Amino acid sequence: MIEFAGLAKVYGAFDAVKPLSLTVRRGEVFGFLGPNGAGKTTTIRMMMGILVPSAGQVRINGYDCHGAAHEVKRHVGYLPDTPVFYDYLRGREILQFVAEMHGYDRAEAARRGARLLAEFGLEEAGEDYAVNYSLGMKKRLGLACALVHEPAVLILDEPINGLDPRASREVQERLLAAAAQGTTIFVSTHLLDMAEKLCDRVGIIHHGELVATGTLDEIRGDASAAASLEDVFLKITAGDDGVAP
Ligand SMILES: Nc1ncnc2c1ncn2[C@@H]1O[C@H](COP(=O)(O)OP(=O)(O)OP(=O)(O)O)[C@@H](O)[C@H]1O
Repeated sequence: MIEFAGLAKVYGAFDAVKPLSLTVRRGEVFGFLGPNGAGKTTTIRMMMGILVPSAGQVRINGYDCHGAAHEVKRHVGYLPDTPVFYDYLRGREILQFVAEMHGYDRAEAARRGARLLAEFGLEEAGEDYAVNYSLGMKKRLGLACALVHEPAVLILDEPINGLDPRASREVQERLLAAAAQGTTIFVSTHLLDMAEKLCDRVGIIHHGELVATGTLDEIRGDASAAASLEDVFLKITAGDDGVAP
């Protein structure tokens, strides 16, 4: 379970994230939607203990993401918006390293790494340096790293942004499989198609403020009976980049 209680981030006089209160239930797939600059990455970085909140807090499975960041990482798998890997490690070695950081011994880390390389179609690339991977391969490797300790909660920042349709579908299918196993997923995106396919509930963040929350039907219903999620999104975030409903 993820509990936001007045979580906020200010940069000088600029409110990057306005006090955010929200509960994501265990086993739920929650889509955090918003246009560029809305505050999605800032929120996720506070969830991962990378950024210090200006006010409020967020707790995952009861642990404060700032005060107990180490404990939170045991429960959470995190895919950053742009996964960065050590240039001088091969795909297989990166998974081995991440698994050992989670406390598995060498043999178990190797087993988990090999299984995930196969699961993510990276078996043949396992001995290549990750710096040479395509964006799609990097995202898949990043997701494999996030899953290596079988976390109860996945936090994913734009997991399919920039992927081609095949890679995008593969990642979404893997996420659906994780959700079917009961993993709680908090996923940020501005790709509404993915939100419609994956999410039980969504929240729309705009200029740092959570302006709508609910199931897709509830969100559509708020706007008008025939509205698509895209219609609602464009209506709520109208005025950005000249976009209007
Ligand atoms: N260190 C910083 N100092 C000042 N402003 C910042 C800083 N980091 C982020 N911001 C601003 O905070 C706002 C929210 O940024 P954030 O990266 O969270 O947006 P986002 O929703 O993830 O957008 P995108 O989809 O483009 O990644 C943006 O206006 C950004 O310019």
